[in-house]
Amino acid sequence: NKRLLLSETLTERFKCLYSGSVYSSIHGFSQEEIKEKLLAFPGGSIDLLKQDSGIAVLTINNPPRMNAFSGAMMVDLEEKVTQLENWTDGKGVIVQGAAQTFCSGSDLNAVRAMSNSQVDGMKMCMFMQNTLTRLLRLPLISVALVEGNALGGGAELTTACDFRLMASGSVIQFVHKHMGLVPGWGGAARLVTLVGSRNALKLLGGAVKVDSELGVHIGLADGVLKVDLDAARAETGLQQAESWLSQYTKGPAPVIKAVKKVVLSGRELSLSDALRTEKDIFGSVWGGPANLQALASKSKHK
Ligand SMILES: CCCC(=O)SCCNC(=O)CCNC(=O)[C@H](O)C(C)(C)COP(=O)(O)OP(=O)(O)OC[C@H]1O[C@@H](n2cnc3c(N)ncnc32)[C@H](O)[C@@H]1OP(=O)(O)O
Repeated sequence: NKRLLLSETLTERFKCLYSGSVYSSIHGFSQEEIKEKLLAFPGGSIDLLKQDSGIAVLTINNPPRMNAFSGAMMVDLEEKVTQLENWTDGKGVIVQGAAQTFCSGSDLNAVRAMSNSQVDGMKMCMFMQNTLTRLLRLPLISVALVEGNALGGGAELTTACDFRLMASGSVIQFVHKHMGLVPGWGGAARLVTLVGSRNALKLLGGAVKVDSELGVHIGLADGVLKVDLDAARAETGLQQAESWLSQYTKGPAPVIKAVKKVVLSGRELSLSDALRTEKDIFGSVWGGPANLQALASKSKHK
Protein backbone atom coordinates (compact mmCIF):
# COMPACT_ATOMS: atom_id res chain seq x y z
CA ASN A 1 0.00 0.00 0.00
CA LYS A 2 2.88 2.32 0.89
CA ARG A 3 4.44 1.58 -2.51
CA LEU A 4 1.16 2.40 -4.26
CA LEU A 5 0.89 5.65 -2.33
CA LEU A 6 4.48 6.59 -3.24
CA SER A 7 3.90 5.89 -6.92
CA GLU A 8 0.67 7.94 -6.86
CA THR A 9 2.55 10.80 -5.16
CA LEU A 10 5.32 10.65 -7.77
CA THR A 11 2.81 10.64 -10.63
CA GLU A 12 1.15 13.73 -9.11
CA ARG A 13 4.57 15.40 -8.71
CA PHE A 14 5.41 14.81 -12.36
CA LYS A 15 2.00 16.16 -13.32
CA CYS A 16 2.73 19.27 -11.23
CA LEU A 17 6.15 19.77 -12.82
CA TYR A 18 4.69 19.29 -16.30
CA SER A 19 1.90 21.78 -15.65
CA GLY A 20 4.40 24.18 -14.08
CA SER A 21 2.49 24.45 -10.79
CA VAL A 22 3.81 23.83 -7.29
CA TYR A 23 0.55 22.95 -5.50
CA SER A 24 -2.27 20.65 -6.54
CA SER A 25 -4.95 18.54 -4.86
CA ILE A 26 -2.33 16.38 -3.10
CA HIS A 27 -1.40 19.48 -1.09
CA GLY A 28 -5.06 20.04 -0.18
CA PHE A 29 -5.15 22.91 -2.65
CA SER A 30 -8.17 23.73 -4.79
CA GLN A 31 -7.48 26.39 -7.41
CA GLU A 32 -11.23 26.90 -8.04
CA GLU A 33 -12.06 27.40 -4.36
CA ILE A 34 -9.46 30.16 -3.85
CA LYS A 35 -10.36 31.79 -7.20
CA GLU A 36 -13.92 32.27 -5.93
CA LYS A 37 -12.64 33.95 -2.74
CA LEU A 38 -10.22 36.18 -4.67
CA LEU A 39 -12.98 37.35 -7.02
CA ALA A 40 -14.68 38.96 -3.99
CA PHE A 41 -11.94 41.65 -4.22
CA PRO A 42 -12.52 43.45 -7.54
CA GLY A 43 -10.65 46.25 -9.32
CA GLY A 44 -7.95 46.63 -11.94
CA SER A 45 -7.00 44.20 -14.69
CA ILE A 46 -4.07 42.35 -16.23
CA ASP A 47 -3.87 43.19 -19.92
CA LEU A 48 -2.17 40.99 -22.48
CA LEU A 49 -1.08 42.21 -25.91
CA LYS A 50 0.40 39.52 -28.16
CA GLN A 51 2.39 41.13 -30.98
CA ASP A 52 3.42 39.84 -34.43
CA SER A 53 7.06 40.20 -33.35
CA GLY A 54 6.51 37.24 -30.96
CA ILE A 55 6.95 39.57 -27.98
CA ALA A 56 3.90 39.99 -25.74
CA VAL A 57 3.29 42.82 -23.28
CA LEU A 58 1.63 41.95 -19.99
CA THR A 59 0.45 45.06 -18.12
CA ILE A 60 -0.42 45.23 -14.42
CA ASN A 61 -3.21 47.78 -14.60
CA ASN A 62 -4.61 49.40 -11.46
CA PRO A 63 -3.23 52.98 -11.42
CA PRO A 64 -5.54 54.36 -8.67
CA ARG A 65 -3.81 51.90 -6.29
CA MET A 66 -0.32 52.16 -7.79
CA ASN A 67 -1.00 48.87 -9.65
CA ALA A 68 -1.60 46.89 -6.43
CA PHE A 69 -2.98 43.39 -7.04
CA SER A 70 -6.67 43.04 -6.26
CA GLY A 71 -7.99 39.46 -5.90
CA ALA A 72 -9.60 39.72 -9.35
CA MET A 73 -6.22 40.70 -10.83
CA MET A 74 -4.62 37.59 -9.28
CA VAL A 75 -7.23 35.47 -11.08
CA ASP A 76 -6.75 37.50 -14.28
CA LEU A 77 -2.97 36.97 -14.13
CA GLU A 78 -3.46 33.20 -13.90
CA GLU A 79 -5.69 33.31 -17.00
CA LYS A 80 -3.18 35.41 -18.95
CA VAL A 81 -0.35 33.03 -18.01
CA THR A 82 -2.46 30.15 -19.40
CA GLN A 83 -2.86 32.09 -22.66
CA LEU A 84 0.90 32.64 -22.83
CA GLU A 85 1.56 28.93 -22.17
CA ASN A 86 -0.56 28.16 -25.25
CA TRP A 87 0.96 30.83 -27.53
CA THR A 88 2.63 28.80 -30.28
CA ASP A 89 4.25 31.78 -32.04
CA GLY A 90 5.46 33.47 -28.85
CA LYS A 91 9.13 34.05 -28.06
CA GLY A 92 9.22 36.69 -25.31
CA VAL A 93 7.12 38.62 -22.83
CA ILE A 94 7.59 41.98 -21.13
CA VAL A 95 5.87 42.48 -17.78
CA GLN A 96 5.20 46.15 -17.02
CA GLY A 97 2.98 48.31 -14.84
CA ALA A 98 0.51 50.85 -16.21
CA ALA A 99 1.11 54.59 -15.89
CA GLN A 100 4.89 54.49 -15.38
CA THR A 101 4.96 52.58 -12.12
CA PHE A 102 5.44 48.83 -11.69
CA CYS A 103 3.33 47.38 -8.86
CA SER A 104 2.82 48.15 -5.15
CA GLY A 105 2.20 44.51 -4.18
CA SER A 106 -0.97 43.05 -2.75
CA ASP A 107 -3.97 45.34 -2.48
CA LEU A 108 -3.85 46.24 1.19
CA ASN A 109 -7.66 46.35 1.33
CA ALA A 110 -7.80 42.66 0.36
CA VAL A 111 -4.90 41.86 2.71
CA ARG A 112 -6.75 43.54 5.61
CA ALA A 113 -9.99 41.70 4.82
CA MET A 114 -8.20 38.33 4.69
CA SER A 115 -5.85 38.94 7.62
CA ASN A 116 -8.07 37.21 10.18
CA SER A 117 -8.05 33.93 8.22
CA GLN A 118 -4.71 32.15 8.16
CA VAL A 119 -6.18 29.55 5.80
CA ASP A 120 -7.20 32.20 3.22
CA GLY A 121 -3.81 33.93 3.48
CA MET A 122 -2.00 30.65 2.86
CA LYS A 123 -4.29 29.74 -0.05
CA MET A 124 -3.75 33.14 -1.66
CA CYS A 125 -0.01 32.59 -1.23
CA MET A 126 -0.23 29.10 -2.83
CA PHE A 127 -2.31 30.50 -5.71
CA MET A 128 0.23 33.25 -6.41
CA GLN A 129 3.18 30.84 -6.05
CA ASN A 130 1.56 28.57 -8.65
CA THR A 131 0.93 31.44 -11.07
CA LEU A 132 4.34 33.08 -10.68
CA THR A 133 6.12 29.73 -10.98
CA ARG A 134 4.23 29.11 -14.21
CA LEU A 135 5.18 32.63 -15.39
CA LEU A 136 8.87 31.89 -14.78
CA ARG A 137 8.55 28.47 -16.44
CA LEU A 138 6.94 29.81 -19.62
CA PRO A 139 8.78 28.72 -22.78
CA LEU A 140 9.25 32.46 -23.48
CA ILE A 141 12.08 34.78 -22.48
CA SER A 142 10.60 37.17 -19.92
CA VAL A 143 11.64 40.64 -18.80
CA ALA A 144 10.25 42.78 -15.99
CA LEU A 145 10.29 46.42 -17.05
CA VAL A 146 10.57 48.27 -13.74
CA GLU A 147 9.53 51.91 -13.80
CA GLY A 148 8.58 53.65 -10.54
CA ASN A 149 8.08 51.30 -7.59
CA ALA A 150 8.08 47.52 -7.34
CA LEU A 151 7.11 46.96 -3.70
CA GLY A 152 6.26 43.86 -1.67
CA GLY A 153 4.50 41.42 -3.98
CA GLY A 154 5.52 43.73 -6.85
CA ALA A 155 9.19 43.09 -6.00
CA GLU A 156 8.38 39.36 -5.89
CA LEU A 157 6.77 39.58 -9.34
CA THR A 158 10.00 41.00 -10.82
CA THR A 159 11.84 37.86 -9.69
CA ALA A 160 9.38 35.67 -11.63
CA CYS A 161 10.89 36.97 -14.89
CA ASP A 162 14.15 35.85 -16.50
CA PHE A 163 15.47 39.43 -16.57
CA ARG A 164 14.83 42.82 -14.95
CA LEU A 165 15.42 46.19 -16.62
CA MET A 166 15.21 49.22 -14.32
CA ALA A 167 14.47 52.79 -15.34
CA SER A 168 16.57 55.37 -13.53
CA GLY A 169 14.65 56.52 -10.47
CA SER A 170 12.90 53.16 -10.11
CA VAL A 171 13.03 51.10 -6.92
CA ILE A 172 12.63 47.40 -6.12
CA GLN A 173 11.93 46.98 -2.42
CA PHE A 174 10.95 43.91 -0.46
CA VAL A 175 8.96 45.87 2.15
CA HIS A 176 7.56 42.72 3.74
CA LYS A 177 9.48 43.11 7.00
CA HIS A 178 7.86 46.50 7.52
CA MET A 179 4.49 44.77 7.14
CA GLY A 180 5.41 42.07 9.70
CA LEU A 181 5.66 39.56 6.85
CA VAL A 182 8.10 37.67 4.69
CA PRO A 183 7.68 37.09 0.95
CA GLY A 184 5.06 34.43 0.25
CA TRP A 185 4.71 34.52 -3.53
CA GLY A 186 8.00 32.62 -4.00
CA GLY A 187 10.03 35.85 -4.03
CA ALA A 188 12.50 34.82 -1.31
CA ALA A 189 13.41 31.51 -2.94
CA ARG A 190 13.87 33.18 -6.32
CA LEU A 191 15.81 36.10 -4.83
CA VAL A 192 18.36 33.72 -3.27
CA THR A 193 18.89 32.12 -6.69
CA LEU A 194 19.33 35.54 -8.30
CA VAL A 195 21.58 37.39 -5.85
CA GLY A 196 22.84 34.72 -3.43
CA SER A 197 21.76 34.12 0.15
CA ARG A 198 23.89 36.90 1.70
CA ASN A 199 22.51 39.63 -0.54
CA ALA A 200 18.99 38.20 -0.19
CA LEU A 201 19.31 38.36 3.59
CA LYS A 202 20.40 41.99 3.37
CA LEU A 203 17.57 42.96 1.02
CA LEU A 204 14.87 41.22 3.08
CA GLY A 205 16.32 41.90 6.55
CA GLY A 206 16.89 45.59 5.83
CA ALA A 207 13.90 46.09 3.48
CA VAL A 208 16.54 47.80 1.32
CA LYS A 209 15.48 50.18 -1.44
CA VAL A 210 17.25 48.77 -4.49
CA ASP A 211 17.80 51.49 -7.10
CA SER A 212 19.05 50.74 -10.60
CA GLU A 213 22.73 51.15 -9.65
CA LEU A 214 22.52 48.76 -6.68
CA GLY A 215 20.31 46.45 -8.74
CA VAL A 216 23.00 46.08 -11.42
CA HIS A 217 25.78 45.82 -8.81
CA ILE A 218 24.22 42.82 -7.03
CA GLY A 219 22.95 41.17 -10.22
CA LEU A 220 19.26 41.77 -9.60
CA ALA A 221 18.96 44.12 -12.60
CA ASP A 222 20.23 43.28 -16.07
CA GLY A 223 20.22 46.80 -17.44
CA VAL A 224 19.30 50.41 -16.84
CA LEU A 225 16.98 52.25 -19.22
CA LYS A 226 18.30 55.48 -20.69
CA VAL A 227 16.55 58.75 -20.04
CA ASP A 228 16.86 61.02 -23.07
CA LEU A 229 16.08 64.60 -22.14
CA ASP A 230 15.24 65.41 -25.74
CA ALA A 231 11.58 64.33 -25.65
CA ALA A 232 11.34 64.17 -29.45
CA ARG A 233 14.08 61.53 -29.68
CA ALA A 234 13.27 59.74 -26.45
CA GLU A 235 12.26 56.10 -26.62
CA THR A 236 9.71 54.95 -24.06
CA GLY A 237 10.75 52.39 -21.45
CA LEU A 238 8.68 49.81 -23.31
CA GLN A 239 10.39 50.54 -26.64
CA GLN A 240 13.81 50.21 -24.97
CA ALA A 241 12.77 46.96 -23.28
CA GLU A 242 11.49 45.59 -26.60
CA SER A 243 14.72 46.36 -28.42
CA TRP A 244 16.77 44.91 -25.51
CA LEU A 245 14.72 41.69 -25.52
CA SER A 246 14.76 41.37 -29.32
CA GLN A 247 18.54 40.63 -29.16
CA TYR A 248 17.54 37.28 -27.66
CA THR A 249 14.33 36.55 -29.54
CA LYS A 250 15.61 36.84 -33.12
CA GLY A 251 14.88 33.60 -34.99
CA PRO A 252 12.08 31.07 -35.23
CA ALA A 253 9.81 30.53 -32.23
CA PRO A 254 10.51 26.76 -31.84
CA VAL A 255 14.26 27.48 -31.50
CA ILE A 256 13.80 30.35 -29.01
CA LYS A 257 11.39 28.21 -26.98
CA ALA A 258 13.94 25.38 -27.01
CA VAL A 259 16.65 27.80 -25.75
CA LYS A 260 14.45 28.82 -22.82
CA LYS A 261 13.56 25.19 -22.05
CA VAL A 262 17.18 23.95 -21.88
CA VAL A 263 18.10 26.82 -19.56
CA LEU A 264 15.00 26.20 -17.43
CA SER A 265 15.81 22.51 -17.02
CA GLY A 266 19.42 23.38 -16.15
CA ARG A 267 18.14 25.82 -13.54
CA GLU A 268 15.53 23.59 -11.94
CA LEU A 269 16.48 19.93 -12.36
CA SER A 270 19.24 17.71 -11.04
CA LEU A 271 22.14 17.35 -13.48
CA SER A 272 21.05 13.88 -14.65
CA ASP A 273 17.44 14.95 -15.18
CA ALA A 274 18.57 18.20 -16.85
CA LEU A 275 20.81 16.27 -19.25
CA ARG A 276 18.00 13.86 -20.19
CA THR A 277 15.62 16.76 -20.70
CA GLU A 278 18.22 18.62 -22.79
CA LYS A 279 18.52 15.53 -25.01
CA ASP A 280 14.74 15.50 -25.56
CA ILE A 281 14.63 19.24 -26.32
CA PHE A 282 17.61 18.85 -28.69
CA GLY A 283 15.59 16.12 -30.43
CA SER A 284 12.72 18.54 -30.93
CA VAL A 285 14.84 20.97 -33.03
CA TRP A 286 17.27 18.49 -34.66
CA GLY A 287 16.40 18.18 -38.36
CA GLY A 288 13.72 20.83 -37.94
CA PRO A 289 13.09 23.56 -40.55
CA ALA A 290 15.51 26.09 -38.99
CA ASN A 291 18.23 23.45 -38.63
CA LEU A 292 17.86 22.22 -42.24
CA GLN A 293 17.79 25.75 -43.62
CA ALA A 294 20.97 26.66 -41.72
CA LEU A 295 22.73 23.51 -42.98
CA ALA A 296 21.68 24.23 -46.58
CA SER A 297 22.95 27.82 -46.44
CA LYS A 298 26.53 26.85 -45.40
CA SER A 299 26.45 29.70 -42.86
CA LYS A 300 29.67 31.14 -41.40
CA HIS A 301 29.56 32.49 -37.86
CA LYS A 302 31.79 35.54 -38.31
C1 LIG B 1 2.66 38.76 -0.03
C2 LIG B 1 2.40 40.14 -0.56
C3 LIG B 1 2.90 41.23 0.37
C4 LIG B 1 2.51 42.61 -0.07
O1 LIG B 1 2.60 42.93 -1.21
S1 LIG B 1 1.92 43.68 1.12
C5 LIG B 1 1.77 45.24 0.28
C6 LIG B 1 3.09 45.92 0.18
N1 LIG B 1 2.96 47.19 -0.43
C7 LIG B 1 2.80 48.33 0.27
O2 LIG B 1 2.77 48.32 1.49
C8 LIG B 1 2.67 49.60 -0.53
C9 LIG B 1 2.08 50.72 0.28
N2 LIG B 1 2.06 51.92 -0.51
C10 LIG B 1 3.03 52.85 -0.51
O3 LIG B 1 4.06 52.67 0.10
C11 LIG B 1 2.81 54.09 -1.32
O4 LIG B 1 1.43 54.20 -1.63
C12 LIG B 1 3.61 54.12 -2.66
C13 LIG B 1 3.37 52.87 -3.51
C14 LIG B 1 5.12 54.28 -2.35
C15 LIG B 1 3.17 55.35 -3.51
O5 LIG B 1 3.26 56.50 -2.72
P1 LIG B 1 2.65 57.87 -3.29
O6 LIG B 1 3.24 58.12 -4.63
O7 LIG B 1 2.84 58.89 -2.23
O8 LIG B 1 1.12 57.59 -3.54
P2 LIG B 1 -0.03 57.29 -2.45
O9 LIG B 1 0.55 56.66 -1.23
O10 LIG B 1 -0.85 58.49 -2.31
O11 LIG B 1 -0.83 56.13 -3.24
C16 LIG B 1 -1.78 56.43 -4.24
C17 LIG B 1 -2.99 55.59 -3.94
O12 LIG B 1 -2.61 54.22 -4.10
C18 LIG B 1 -3.03 53.49 -2.95
N3 LIG B 1 -2.12 52.33 -2.77
C19 LIG B 1 -0.80 52.31 -2.91
N4 LIG B 1 -0.35 51.07 -2.64
C20 LIG B 1 -1.43 50.32 -2.34
C21 LIG B 1 -1.61 48.95 -2.00
N5 LIG B 1 -0.56 48.09 -1.93
N6 LIG B 1 -2.84 48.53 -1.77
C22 LIG B 1 -3.91 49.35 -1.86
N7 LIG B 1 -3.81 50.66 -2.19
C23 LIG B 1 -2.57 51.12 -2.43
C24 LIG B 1 -2.92 54.50 -1.82
O13 LIG B 1 -3.68 54.08 -0.71
C25 LIG B 1 -3.47 55.75 -2.50
O14 LIG B 1 -4.87 55.64 -2.53
P3 LIG B 1 -5.77 56.95 -2.17
O15 LIG B 1 -5.42 57.95 -3.23
O16 LIG B 1 -5.35 57.36 -0.81
O17 LIG B 1 -7.16 56.44 -2.25
